[in-house]
Amino acid sequence: MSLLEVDAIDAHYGELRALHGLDLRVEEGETLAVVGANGAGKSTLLKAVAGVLRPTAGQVRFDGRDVSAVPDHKRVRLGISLVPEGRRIFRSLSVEENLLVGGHPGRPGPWDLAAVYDAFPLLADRRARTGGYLSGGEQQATAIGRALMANPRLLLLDEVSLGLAPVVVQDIYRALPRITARGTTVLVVEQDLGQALEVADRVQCLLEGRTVLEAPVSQVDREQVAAAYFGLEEV
Ligand SMILES: Nc1ncnc2c1ncn2[C@@H]1O[C@H](COP(=O)(O)OP(=O)(O)OP(=O)(O)O)[C@@H](O)[C@H]1O
Repeated sequence: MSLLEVDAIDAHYGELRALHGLDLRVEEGETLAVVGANGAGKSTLLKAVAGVLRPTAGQVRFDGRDVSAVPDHKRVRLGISLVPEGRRIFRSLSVEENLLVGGHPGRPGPWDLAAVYDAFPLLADRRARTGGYLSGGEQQATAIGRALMANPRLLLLDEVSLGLAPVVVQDIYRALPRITARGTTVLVVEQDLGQALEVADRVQCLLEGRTVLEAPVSQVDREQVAAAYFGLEEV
């Protein structure tokens, strides 16, 4: 049994069908990267897993349990935490206050303030700084740290690189091995192919709401993934 099993989900926005019978598996301990161009359905998929959006068909199972009808705040308590696109932190709270909000109400597990500062040393120096005065990278690290404070078994990261300078993106992704080392499984959605292939064990590529490629990163090269990404050939 996989930690996360997504079976044949459809998602709609009104008449628009954003996901077409999509399947996905995430094994405990692995990092899966879901890649795809703008509008491929990546964020919709993450929202369906987090419970922010209700699929119109199919099933989401977490740790063997059908969570399709479980609302998002209850999924957090089961161990699914989403870092949404756009780094939505509390701008009037300090870094540390933001983190503490994430830890309430707490699930038991390896994540606490010290563990987050260990994963993101840049936050330790900024712990008293107000959210609104942080750089984009610091805000992103705070958003991820806040999600970790809930002690997720599965951390969902949506486009953490969006709008950040490459060097800052590298800083953020450098924390990923420290996150998985504590036993947290990661599902990352990423438009930046290079970054995704660098951090993930497995990659799943979406095109117009369907999977066009799924493979261990060690068994594909960048050109194959890029071809699938742009829909250039049948893979
Ligand atoms: N709130 C919404 N209302 C209507 N259509 C939406 C909404 N959100 C997404 N869509 C549409 O659903 C499809 C999938 O969008 P989604 O955001 O999941 O793609 P994505 O792969 O995450 O792309 P991006 O990288 O641009 O976020 C697109 O056609 C998009 O325009």
